[in-house]
Amino acid sequence: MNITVLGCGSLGQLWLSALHYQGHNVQGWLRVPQQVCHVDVQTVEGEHVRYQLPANNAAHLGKSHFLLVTLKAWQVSGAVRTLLPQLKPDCTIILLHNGLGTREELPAISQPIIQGTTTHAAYRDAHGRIIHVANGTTRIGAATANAQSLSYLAEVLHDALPDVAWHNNIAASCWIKLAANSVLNPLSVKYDCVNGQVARYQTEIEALCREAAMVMDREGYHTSYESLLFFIGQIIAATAKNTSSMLQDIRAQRHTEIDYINGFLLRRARAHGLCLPENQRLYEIIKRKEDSYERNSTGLSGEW
Ligand SMILES: NC(=O)C1=CN([C@@H]2O[C@H](COP(=O)(O)OP(=O)(O)OC[C@H]3O[C@@H](n4cnc5c(N)ncnc54)[C@H](OP(=O)(O)O)[C@@H]3O)[C@@H](O)[C@H]2O)C=CC1
Ligand SMILES: CC(C)(CO)C(=O)C(=O)O
Repeated sequence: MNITVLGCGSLGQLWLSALHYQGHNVQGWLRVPQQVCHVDVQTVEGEHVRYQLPANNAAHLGKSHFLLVTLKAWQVSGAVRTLLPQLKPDCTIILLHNGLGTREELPAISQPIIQGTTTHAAYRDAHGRIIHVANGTTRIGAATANAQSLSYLAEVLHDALPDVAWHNNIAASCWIKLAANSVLNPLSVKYDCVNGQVARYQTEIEALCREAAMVMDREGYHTSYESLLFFIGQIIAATAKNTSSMLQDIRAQRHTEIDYINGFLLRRARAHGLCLPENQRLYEIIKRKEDSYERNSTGLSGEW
C-alpha cells in the first residue's frame, strides 16, 4: 500500500520501519521539509535497524491509501489541515495519539477517520536513536461512519507491528485510556516520580477516578468508579518503572498534552454542568509549569 506517516518521532519511526519492512511503499512527513527521513530504531530484541526513507513527496502523499498521524495531540489539527488539500478524497486518516479532542478540531472532510490508542513504548535517546522499550497493543476503530468498513486496516497494521485490534466502539476505549492518562500523567508530574510511585497518592487517585467516571457516564460511556480504579491500578503496576510522557515533556521543557487530557475532561464536564475540582487543580499545576518555561522561550515546535 502507499502510506504516509505524519510525525517521524518515537512512534512514527516504529511504524515507518515496520511498514517498510513489510514491503509497503512508505514515506515520512517531516515538519521541516526534506527529501529523506532517517529511521534509526533499536528494537525490543536489541536489534539495530536503520533506513533512509523518502519524505515530504507530494506525489506520494497524493496517492497514499492512508495517512498515519503519530504527532502529539496539540500538533495534530494544524498539521493535518495543511495536508488535507493534497490527500485523495478516500485517503484514510489514522489518528494515533494520547488524549482526545483533535477530531473535533478538524473540519468536515470526505476522508474516513480512524482513531486509536497504543501501549507500545518508545523514546528517543541522547544520540537521537528511537529505543523501542516494550511491545504493546494498538487499538483502532472508526471515528467517522465512512470508516466502519475499514477493519481490514487493522490486519495490515498488525502484520507490520503487532498487536493491532479493531474495536467497534473505539470511543469507549479512548475514553478509558484518557481516564488513565488523566490520573497517572499529572500526578507523576506533581510528585515528580515514576508511574509506580503514583500509587502512594491513593486519595487523589480515587478522587480523580470519581471525576472521570462521572464525565464518562454523562458522555454515554458508562464505567463504574471501581472498575476505573482497578484498571488504573493495573496500568500503574504494569508501567511502574516508566516515566510518564507528561513528566518527560515537563523535564525536557516541551509543551505537554494536558489540554487534550485533563483539559479535554474539564471541557466535557463544563458542557454537562459538572465541576471537577481535582482535575482543575492538577490542570493548573501543569499549566503553571509549562508557562514558566514557555514564557521565556520563542515557544513551541510545530504549529501550536
Ligand atoms: N512514545 C511512546 O511510547 C508513546 C506515545 N504515545 C502518544 O503518541 C503520540 C506521539 O508520541 P511520540 O511519537 O512519542 O511523539 P514525538 O514527539 O516523538 O513525535 C512527534 C514527531 O512529530 C514531529 N512534528 C511536530 N509537528 C509536526 C508537523 N507539523 N509536521 C510533521 N511533523 C511534526 C515532531 O518533530 P519536532 O520534534 O521536530 O517538532 C516529532 O518528531 C503522542 O500523543 C503520545 O502521547 C502513546 C503511547 C506510547
Ligand atoms: C500509560 C502511560 C501513563 C504510561 O507511561 C502513558 O500513556 C503515558 O506516559 O503517556
